[in-house]
Amino acid sequence: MNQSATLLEADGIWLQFGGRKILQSVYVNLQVGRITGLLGRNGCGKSCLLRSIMGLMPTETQSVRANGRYVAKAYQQPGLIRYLPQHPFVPSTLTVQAAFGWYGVDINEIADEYPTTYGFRHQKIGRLSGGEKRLTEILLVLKSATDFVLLDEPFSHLMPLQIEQVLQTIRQESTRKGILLSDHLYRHVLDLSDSIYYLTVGGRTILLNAPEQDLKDMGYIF
Ligand SMILES: Nc1ncnc2c1ncn2[C@@H]1O[C@H](COP(=O)(O)OP(=O)(O)OP(=O)(O)O)[C@@H](O)[C@H]1O
Repeated sequence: MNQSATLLEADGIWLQFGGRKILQSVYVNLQVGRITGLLGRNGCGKSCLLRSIMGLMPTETQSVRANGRYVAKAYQQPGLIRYLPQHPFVPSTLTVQAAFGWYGVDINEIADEYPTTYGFRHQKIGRLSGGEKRLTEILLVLKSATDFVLLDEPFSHLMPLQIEQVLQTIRQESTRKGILLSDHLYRHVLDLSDSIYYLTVGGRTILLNAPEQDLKDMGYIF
């Protein structure tokens, strides 16, 4: 896809494993300029949903559309969408700088905001600590030239200062991207997001009207 998109919709997503229904007719939409939160209990299917949107999951049915145009395998269109999975994905033999090159991002872009990561630019990814690696991967995805970004638990492994910085970067990048953010640090998700989906056990998305109260009612928080 060459034209940039402003609306990404995923609907009719059905996924089951061995007869166990994980996602049932799920609908989500993302818009450039907005941050959309995704919350739900452990094991309810949030990561499966993100992988389904990317076209990485063997769903029974699904429709992903960019500005109304059907997208078969979103992962094949990095200019449309980038995805931060829960687990490390950058080959450990690459240097930080090479990883940025792989994602088409000029590493000098992060020199001022993230001097520590910049300082590691000649280091191999496999030599970084868990938090340093996570931060590198988050920046690769967030700084990419893409319309939409899916973030699966971006705050895991990060220390509080890094979380604050990443929150700021997510905010900045959301002015020109549509971002889906899923993380159990729900306060950050609530603070950042323009709208919140809750994925129920049983695999349906609910758009929350009064997020804090709704999350209590659904037993996600006290
Ligand atoms: N390839 C697979 N085969 C069988 N079951 C799977 C597979 N992948 C995921 N599951 C199951 O699907 C369910 C949803 O998993 P998923 O990782 O999407 O949950 P989640 O909402 O992201 O959970 P958490 O908040 O704990 O990260 C889980 O019960 C998981 O065990």
